[in-house]
Order: sequence, then C-alpha cells, then structure tokens
Amino acid sequence: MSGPAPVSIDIWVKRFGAREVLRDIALTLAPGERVAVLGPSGVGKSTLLRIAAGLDTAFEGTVRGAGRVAMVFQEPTLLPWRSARDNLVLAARIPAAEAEAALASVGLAGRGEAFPGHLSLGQQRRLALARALCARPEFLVLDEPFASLDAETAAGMRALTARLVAECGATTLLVTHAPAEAEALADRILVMSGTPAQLRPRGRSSGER
Ligand SMILES: Nc1ncnc2c1ncn2[C@@H]1O[C@H](COP(=O)(O)OP(=O)(O)OP(=O)(O)O)[C@@H](O)[C@H]1O
Repeated sequence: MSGPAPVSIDIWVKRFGAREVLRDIALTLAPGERVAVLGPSGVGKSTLLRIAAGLDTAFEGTVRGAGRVAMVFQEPTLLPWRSARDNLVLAARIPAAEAEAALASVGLAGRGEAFPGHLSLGQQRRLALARALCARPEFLVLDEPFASLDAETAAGMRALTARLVAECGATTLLVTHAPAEAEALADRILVMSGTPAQLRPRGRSSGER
C-alpha cells in the first residue's frame, strides 16, 4: 500500500448521443477531502458522479486514484427480499455481528430482521449509507442521499452522515441541489452550471445559497 492518493477526475467531454452534457471538467480531491457539487436538476450532476464512481466509462477523459469506491444512489437500491442485516452482509461480505453494529451506527439497532419495504424512506436511506460504509471505501460518492425526505428527517440524516463520513475518513464527492447539505458535509463547494455543464467554485455574491 502506498497511502491514500488524490482522486483526479478529468472529463474532456461527455455526450449522450449528439448532446454534450459535460465539458472541460477537471476536479481533484485531496485524500480525505469532502467536496460537494451544487447545481440545478438536469444539469449533469448524476452523470459526473457515475463517471467518478466508474459506473459510466463512455466519456472522453480519465478518472484516477479512486481506489475502492462506494456509492449511495438517489434511490436506496436495496435488495427487497433480503433483511436489512442481509443487505449489509451480502453487499459488503461481512459477518452478521458486524452488520448489526453497522445498523446500530445508523440508528437501526434491532431492525436487522426488517425487510426494506417495511422501513421508512429515511430508514432505507440510512441502511444504504451503512451498506456503503461497510465496504470501507477510499472514495465515497453520494448522489443526493437526502432527496425527498421531510425537513426534520433530512436534517437528522445530514448530521448523521457528516459524523459517519468524518469518522470513515474516505475522500467524498457529494452532489445535491440543497446548499445546507453541501455546507453540512463538505470542505469545498463547487457549482455546476451551463450547457454543456462546467464546474466552478461557489461564489459569495452571486446569490448561490
Ligand atoms: N442515459 C441517458 N441518456 C440520455 N440522456 C441522459 C441520460 N442520463 C442523463 N441524461 C441527460 O443528461 C442530462 C444530465 O442528467 P443528470 O441526471 O446528470 O442531471 P442531474 O443534475 O443529476 O439532475 P437531478 O438533480 O435531477 O438528478 C439531463 O439532461 C438528462 O436528461
């Protein structure tokens, strides 16, 4: 092992058909750095994340240094016919006792037998977060993990995620359209805008809150 590496995402161009969605994106995350990308719906945030996580390789550019990646999707994407515990055991190949501890760490102690469909959306999101963290990622990618939660639940999730992400120490890339999420979780905030979309640091005076 040579120690943690920066994650470098260079996208010269990403197209869907003839349409350019992303162009000239150069983003380097220092080891352990947490970067949030803010931007309106449809601008290309999820596309950037899928490329960063290695799920989309149909682009011109490179992604380097990502190492072991875990992604939390907008939808929890759990195995519906497996218990909460088995969702962790199967995905991360960990013993049941470790899965129980992970459930407790996201406030799901005692819910190991529950099927995802019997959990609230907020609980499913926490289970999906636990699953990602159980993989002991070097690079954690979060795609609007708090979308469609009520304000109180989202605030609880933000605090929990901020604590767990800090504890796990993974280099983290988060996309959201909620500035409060970006501020709670990130060391650095970037804004994605334009067609094709580009990234720039968040300005202080442009009304981007
Ligand atoms: N598989 C695909 N094929 C064609 N077009 C796509 C595909 N995936 C995304 N797009 C288009 O690319 C653009 C960027 O989509 P993307 O999902 O990255 O946006 P986003 O910023 O994540 O939006 P949201 O905040 O609503 O999730 C959109 O115009 C979308 O319609």
